[in-house]
Amino acid sequence: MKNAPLPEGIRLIDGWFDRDGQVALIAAIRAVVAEAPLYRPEMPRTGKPFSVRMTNCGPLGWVSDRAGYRYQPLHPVTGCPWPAIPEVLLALWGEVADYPHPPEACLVNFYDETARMGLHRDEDEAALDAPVVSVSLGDSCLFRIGGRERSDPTRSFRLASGDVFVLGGPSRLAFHGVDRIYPGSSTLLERGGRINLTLRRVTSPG
Ligand SMILES: O=C(O)CCC(=O)C(=O)O
Ligand SMILES: [Fe+2]
Repeated sequence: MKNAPLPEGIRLIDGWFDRDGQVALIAAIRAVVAEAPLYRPEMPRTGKPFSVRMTNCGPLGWVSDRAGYRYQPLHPVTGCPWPAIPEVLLALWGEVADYPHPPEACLVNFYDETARMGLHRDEDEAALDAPVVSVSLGDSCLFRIGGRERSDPTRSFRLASGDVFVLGGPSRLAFHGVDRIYPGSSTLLERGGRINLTLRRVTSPG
C-alpha cells in the first residue's frame, strides 16, 4: 500500500530523519516534556480519557476536555506557557510545508503499546491552507487515511520511526487515525511506545 500513489496533498517521506536525527529529536522532546509534562486529555462532553497521552510546544497547544477541542497558550495542568518548538522541527516545516509562515503548535502524542487514535479530521485550525506535518518516532504504527467524508474508503500503511507525513492541499481535511502500535518494532525508545509530532499553523496571518 505504501507504494501505491497517494491522494493529492499527501506526502509520505520514508526515513526523513536518520537514526542520529531521531536520537536528537528524542532529546529535544524529552526537554519539552520535562517542562510541559504529558497528560491524558479527555473527550468532549463524555470526559472519557484518551488512550494517547499528550503535550505541546509552540505558542499554542491543542487540548481537549469536556468543554471541547481548542488551541490555548497554556498547559492545562501546569498553567504554564508551552515550551518553544525545537529548531530542528521549525527547519523541517521550512523544508516540507510550502507555507510562508511558521507553525504555531506542535502536538506531541505518546502512544503506549495499546493506545490508538480514532478516525478524525484536524479541523480546529483557522489556517486550513497550511498543511499538517507529522513526524513518527519509536515503534511503528498502522496509520489509516480516507477522504473528506467519514464514510469515504480508507487505506492503511505503516509509519516507522523517522518517517515524515504531510497532510495538505485537497487532503488537508481527510479523515485519518492510528489503528494500532507494533510493540518492539523500534529500539529508539528504551521503554518502547511511539511518539508522534504534528506541526500546525493555527491562525491565519493577515
Ligand atoms: O499519531 C499520528 O500519526 C497521527 C496523530 C494525529 O492524527 C493527530 O494528532 O491529530
Ligand atoms: Fe490528526
